[in-house]
Amino acid sequence: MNKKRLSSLLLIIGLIISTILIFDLCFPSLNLGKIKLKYKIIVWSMTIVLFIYYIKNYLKPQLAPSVLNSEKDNSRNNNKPDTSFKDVAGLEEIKEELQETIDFINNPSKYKKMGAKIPKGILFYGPPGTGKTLLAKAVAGETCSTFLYASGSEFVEKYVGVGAKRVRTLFEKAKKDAPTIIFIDEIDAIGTKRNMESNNEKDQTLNQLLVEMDGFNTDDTVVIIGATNRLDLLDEALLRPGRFDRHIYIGNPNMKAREQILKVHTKNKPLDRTVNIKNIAKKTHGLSGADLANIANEAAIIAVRKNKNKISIEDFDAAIERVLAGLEVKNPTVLLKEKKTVSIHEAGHAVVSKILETDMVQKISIVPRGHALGYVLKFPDEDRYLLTKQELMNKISALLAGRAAEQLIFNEITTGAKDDLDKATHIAKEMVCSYGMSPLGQMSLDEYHIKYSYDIIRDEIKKILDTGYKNALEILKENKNVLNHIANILLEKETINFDELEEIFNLYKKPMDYAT
Ligand SMILES: Nc1ncnc2c1ncn2[C@@H]1O[C@H](COP(=O)(O)OP(=O)(O)OP(=O)(O)O)[C@@H](O)[C@H]1O
Ligand SMILES: [Zn+2]
Repeated sequence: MNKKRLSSLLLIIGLIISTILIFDLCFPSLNLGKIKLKYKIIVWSMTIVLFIYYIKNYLKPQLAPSVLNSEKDNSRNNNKPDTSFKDVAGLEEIKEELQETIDFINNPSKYKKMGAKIPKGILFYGPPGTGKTLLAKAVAGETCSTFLYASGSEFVEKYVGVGAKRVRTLFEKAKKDAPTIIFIDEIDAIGTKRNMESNNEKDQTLNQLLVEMDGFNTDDTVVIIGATNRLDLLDEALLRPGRFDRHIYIGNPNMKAREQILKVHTKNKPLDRTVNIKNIAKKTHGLSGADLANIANEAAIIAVRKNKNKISIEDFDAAIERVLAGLEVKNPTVLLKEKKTVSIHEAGHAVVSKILETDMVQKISIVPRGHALGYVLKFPDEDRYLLTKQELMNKISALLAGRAAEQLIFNEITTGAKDDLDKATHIAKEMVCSYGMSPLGQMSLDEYHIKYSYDIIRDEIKKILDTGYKNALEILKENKNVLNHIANILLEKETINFDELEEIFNLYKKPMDYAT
């Protein structure tokens, strides 16, 4: 029986006996047994003490993050996780880098002898869903450490002092159960630069975290792993030596890593012979580990829905589409006129992408998904790390081709290009301000420059976008037949896949040169 149950039982017994004794005192005629007053007082006092103990220990308001109150394990707060590096696919260099920390925790005396200090804080940063939590758990698993999960937002409270108290409690527990890995997800929720906004409660919480990190000595084998999507927002005090001084970037996986992640997540799933994991990895450029895990699971669900006993490549394709483009809208009420516009718009993207060879167009569709009325699924042929100025210009043309096609065919433009404009403008801005690819010269411009030279910068961005748009329009004019052909098939069939698209292009094949 655990302590809480035992105390509850004793308290209930105490309360029952005390009540009987009170009755005995008030109604002597009941003759409940002639118990001396001094014994009654002893029983009452003991019950009162037990009552206070119970309230203090078990009924106090929740003053600590969920992890500290949980008596039972659950998957996230699993105190001793059995996750190991084997469960983390790819990320080889990162695992290697963490090997040293693992060795520190497993053999502290080896390092202490040499006077080396255990690294206290490690910061994982990068886009969401890339395995930061998984990796932290694996470090705990590899070292048989206690894993304490807390999310930065759990410390943020209205009342001053509550967050700080939670931080204190978290570290107390960590020291008690050492060796411990404390994982603080979304650390930016408490760790943003203190001068950015004055928030007394948040400042106190952050200060407490700094105090705790400075406070524990190297005999406590406690390692804190923080995770954030925004390293740039963090207070410098948090990043100083002795605190979170190791920064590890965890980005989206490359093709090989995607293949490995897919393998991990399809390990226990029956796949039929049509499934080639390598090809799926090729088609999922830019997706995170969490997206890939999601695709593997979605594919299995789709196969079950179809009453199949194995998962096929079609199930994977449907899952990829669902994850990339959102849920298919059933019975959409799109007007025929709008459908025509969407067909021309999407066909425009496909034609220009194909001719400028920006990305491989896998599928075009005018079946609404999520917020989009239509979409073009495209993936780069391979992982790219360097892009030339020409390639960026081509990307802009492909993005603006939807609007250009509307202009060309209907002599009218619609609101459907909002997303495309956002993306194209972003690329053009980066070309001017970050990559030094405009007549302004080889320089990178920060927010300060942008604010004070806004007109000049905007002119350069506009010139790039105008050139890209003009190029798209020209390509579409010269290929108006293909554009109409694709749009008509889209109207009729709603989707066109890679092979069908290739066939249409082959019908109109001619040598071309469209350099801007
Ligand atoms: N490298 C990987 N190997 C295997 N699975 C992975 C990998 N990366 C991500 N995953 C899968 O994605 C899920 C989510 O990853 P995780 O929660 O660790 O991401 P995160 O970076 O902490 O995300 P967030 O920043 O949103 O908190 C994992 O539970 C796992 O299933
Ligand atoms: Zn578009």
